[in-house]
Amino acid sequence: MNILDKIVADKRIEVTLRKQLIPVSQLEQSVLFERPTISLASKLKNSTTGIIAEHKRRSPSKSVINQNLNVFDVAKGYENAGVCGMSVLTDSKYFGGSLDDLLIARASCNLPLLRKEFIIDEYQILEAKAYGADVILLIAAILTKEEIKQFSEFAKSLNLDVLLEVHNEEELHKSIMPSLDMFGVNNRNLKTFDVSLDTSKTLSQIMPNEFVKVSESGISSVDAIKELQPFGYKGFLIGENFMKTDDAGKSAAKFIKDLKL
Ligand SMILES: O=P(O)(O)OC[C@@H](O)[C@@H](O)c1c[nH]c2ccccc12
Repeated sequence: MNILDKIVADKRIEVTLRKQLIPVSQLEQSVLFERPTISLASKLKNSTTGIIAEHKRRSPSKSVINQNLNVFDVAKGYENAGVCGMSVLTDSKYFGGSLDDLLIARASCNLPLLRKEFIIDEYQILEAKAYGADVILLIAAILTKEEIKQFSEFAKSLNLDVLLEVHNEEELHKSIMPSLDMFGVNNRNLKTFDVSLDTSKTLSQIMPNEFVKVSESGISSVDAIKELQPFGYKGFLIGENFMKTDDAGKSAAKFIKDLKL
């Protein structure tokens, strides 16, 4: 079994248990459920930098990245740096994140927040909303076409933006539908962890222009962004490059300053 299959198998068990602990009616009573959401897609469209900065403590590919930062400082730091949005990993077993991280990020900044999660059930979309997210991620590699349609339409009905992530042509073809806002290309193969920016370049050619294009993972230099911009990318999702430093916000600020030069 590859790592992605393992993550999804664990996630199914986790979601079954969570549903028993906190019923949907309780999620819907969260004060955050009434909060007007902020569109990441529109922010990216109007930005010249397009940085989406991630909070990520560890990952299956790198094990520990940084356990010493706190979400409050990271969120404030990213906001002060001028990023367009923040991504918060909420998977605990493989990434060391939690829904509490999302809640703390929500309380710390006014950025559009992406719930970075392996979504396999509508219940997780309700959780995203109840804990203050503005955007959800859907990963084509773990969903059928019907699920992508069902989950994206459900997210839209809650006023959440949808970022659909693909890694190859087949995933891209099955995913094109009007209920998505952004198309993300993951430069990292989630099954093997190989990283190549060429994935973004190749897939950009067959990606319909009505969606905001986001390049994800393995971006560690301003040059990489300059290389990707001509392929139509407006958003750049960066985690490790900021999180591996002592001050994620400060490194994001320096990065954005260099990008604007
Ligand atoms: O730390 P990086 O290489 O900058 O990558 C960030 C982000 O793209 C990555 O965390 C990611 C992209 N898609 C995912 C899906 C699940 C978990 C994690 C991810």
